[in-house]
Amino acid sequence: MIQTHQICKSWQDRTLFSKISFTFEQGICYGILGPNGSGKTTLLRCLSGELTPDEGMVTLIDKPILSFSPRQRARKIGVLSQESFYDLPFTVEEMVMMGRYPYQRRWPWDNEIDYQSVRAMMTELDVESLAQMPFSSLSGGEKQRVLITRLLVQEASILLLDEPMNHLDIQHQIRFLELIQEIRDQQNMTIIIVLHDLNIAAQFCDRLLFLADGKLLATGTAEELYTADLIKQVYQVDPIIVKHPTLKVPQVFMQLSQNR
Ligand SMILES: Nc1ncnc2c1ncn2[C@@H]1O[C@H](COP(=O)(O)OP(=O)(O)OP(=O)(O)O)[C@@H](O)[C@H]1O
Repeated sequence: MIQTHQICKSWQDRTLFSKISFTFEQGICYGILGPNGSGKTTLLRCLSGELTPDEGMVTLIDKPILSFSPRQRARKIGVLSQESFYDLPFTVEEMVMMGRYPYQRRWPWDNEIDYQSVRAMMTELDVESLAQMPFSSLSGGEKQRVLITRLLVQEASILLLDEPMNHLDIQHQIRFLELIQEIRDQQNMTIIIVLHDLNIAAQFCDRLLFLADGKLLATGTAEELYTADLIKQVYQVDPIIVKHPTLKVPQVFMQLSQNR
């Protein structure tokens, strides 16, 4: 369980969000939604302990997040950030092996359990054929799949995912979402995922949080939140909201202005 207690964060003179109190329960998948610049990534970075709120506190299992060492945090919280596209001189396999760092204490660093975990997850994410290639030579989508593989071998019980499907084609988007869902169900993981796609969020997440206007504007299920009024308030657009033909969750469509 990870909790925010009245957290506030500003950047330069602008308040990104203030007084956010929320409990992220174990085993639930949360989607964080909101317009560009509303503070979604900043909230995620506060949850991981990478940023400290200006006011308030984040706790993990009722203890301040910063009371955990980086290695302890990494065993509990896995992060896939948007800024992971650095070009370090490592092979794909070496990049994935870095995900095992929280479990490696003495030389030789990598043991058979680490290799088994790395190989199994590379097969699952369809990156085993890239194993010996330099990470820097991959396409954007391939890099993203390698970084997702690295995240999953970390075996954290809370995943913080910042727009994880950027760069993925639709086949790999669906494989990724199904894999995360399967692992979540097996391991009772908490998933907190920043998304721009309201339709994927409605299908994938149990609960949604809308960040807008410097606050946590609304929380609930897609059924509760996807109203024309709220979508217009958050994004200043007039949506068309329908039910998904088979899943029956609300889906949001946009239409371009006809007056062009
Ligand atoms: N460390 C930082 N350096 C530069 N700008 C920052 C920093 N932290 C926050 N900001 C600013 O805070 C605002 C919110 O950024 P953040 O990335 O949290 O928003 P977001 O909701 O994730 O946006 P997007 O949907 O565009 O990814 C932006 O205007 C950003 O420029």
